[in-house]
Amino acid sequence: MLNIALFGTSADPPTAGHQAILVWLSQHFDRVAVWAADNPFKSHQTPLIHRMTMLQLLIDDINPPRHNLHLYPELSKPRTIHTLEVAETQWTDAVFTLVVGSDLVYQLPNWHQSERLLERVNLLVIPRPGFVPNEMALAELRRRGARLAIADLTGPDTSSTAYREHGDTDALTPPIEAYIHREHLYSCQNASKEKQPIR
Ligand SMILES: Nc1ncnc2c1ncn2[C@@H]1O[C@H](COP(=O)(O)OP(=O)(O)OP(=O)(O)O)[C@@H](O)[C@H]1O
Ligand SMILES: O=C(O)c1ccc[n+]([C@@H]2O[C@H](COP(=O)([O-])O)[C@@H](O)[C@H]2O)c1
Repeated sequence: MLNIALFGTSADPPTAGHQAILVWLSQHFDRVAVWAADNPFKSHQTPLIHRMTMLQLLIDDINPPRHNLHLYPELSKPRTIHTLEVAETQWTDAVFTLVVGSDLVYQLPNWHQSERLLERVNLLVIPRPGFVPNEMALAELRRRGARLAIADLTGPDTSSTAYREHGDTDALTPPIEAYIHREHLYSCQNASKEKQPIR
């Protein structure tokens, strides 16, 4: 049986935090399947094609390359239960682990068919600075059938919002920053340019 980590992200834009998680997952699973998706709870996202391209750039930038880590555009579904259905037809002899950051622990019970989803995957929670997984929220997930583990990795203190809303380029890796500039994505890139001293 293959142990496959399933990691979906809005990737709006993908950050150094996503990259650190991907590296860690590649060291702990036989295969890591990654995709960018439209999140049904979020609006005004950058076109998916750009988010998918940036996610591929983020993966390509990992050194040394991880041969068990790939982007699977066919897994891109707004609802993760539908992603799982595709994964189950693609890999018939696999155990799936859904990977989420600790900020999503509270939201997961509201996902589409969450109990059906939690029945069919293991759940791995990555602690995120500022989002200590609360025992009550974890207990609620277990009550709904989750087989849950907490990763011994804490994601870096970065987020896509920190870039989108505050132009925090520390959240980005250089290839993603270059892509954003080239494609004229995100209004904050103009704000961060305006902060440059005039020569
Ligand atoms: N720094 C991080 N540490 C731990 N988990 C993270 C981190 N960044 C993202 N994640 C997790 O990765 C998945 C995809 O995250 P997402 O693409 O929404 O990034 P985000 O930074 O939370 O974006 P946004 O700020 O737009 O909400 C989610 O499960 C999220 O919890
Ligand atoms: O299945 C759902 O109902 C559902 C609700 C919200 C988010 N998701 C998925 O969760 C993943 C992470 O989303 P995000 O925006 O936190 O990166 C992404 O693959 C989304 O499609 C899934």
